[in-house]
Amino acid sequence: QFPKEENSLDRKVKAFLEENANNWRDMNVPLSDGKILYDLIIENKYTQAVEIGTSTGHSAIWIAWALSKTGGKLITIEIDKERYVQAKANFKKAGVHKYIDARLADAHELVPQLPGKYDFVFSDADKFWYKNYFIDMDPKLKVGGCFAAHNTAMRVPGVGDFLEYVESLKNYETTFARGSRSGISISLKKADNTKKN
Ligand SMILES: C[S@@+](CC[C@H](N)C(=O)[O-])C[C@H]1O[C@@H](n2cnc3c(N)ncnc32)[C@H](O)[C@@H]1O
Repeated sequence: QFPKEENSLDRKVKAFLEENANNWRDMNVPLSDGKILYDLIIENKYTQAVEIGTSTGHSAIWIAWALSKTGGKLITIEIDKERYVQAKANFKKAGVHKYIDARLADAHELVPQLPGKYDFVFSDADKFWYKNYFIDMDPKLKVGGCFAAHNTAMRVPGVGDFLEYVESLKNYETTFARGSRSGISISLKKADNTKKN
């Protein structure tokens, strides 16, 4: 399940994740989904990542761990102060804090203001806003980058609209990660907006 350890950071992150494997209580992704995100970043050599919905930091730790290998950095956004504080403490304990810029903010406001460009987005906050997050991130997403969204297997308001929208776009190819019970959609940007052509 865990990536091969190559250095002292790997040992530190792995030890933290193993020790806390059963302690995630704040809507965090399961460990197997964390590994899916890790692999996605490593395989595509992504370096400029944004996460919407930090909670206490499980997925961010996996993402940052991968970015420690690709030479990248993550901006992660959380609206709840307690979870944000806990996440920051977890990033330190796991040893990945220097790869993470954690923001306490309402993503509805911050996402449109992000300066861009990015090549990896993980959307895991309020599902009813997924389509809006996508529309706001699209111009900031590089060709070759991807917008991944969590819980796409959930029948909750917003997820269906989001999927219908991304699947209708000709310049994106949307697939679903194999092995995720919650569902992770992966929308790969193949070209810039083709509407004008
Ligand atoms: C499913 S949890 C994220 C789990 C996290 N990705 C992990 O695996 O550890 C969703 C989080 O999004 C946050 N959230 C909801 N609406 C938000 C908003 N408008 N802006 C920022 N964060 C938001 C919630 O407070 C919650 O902590």
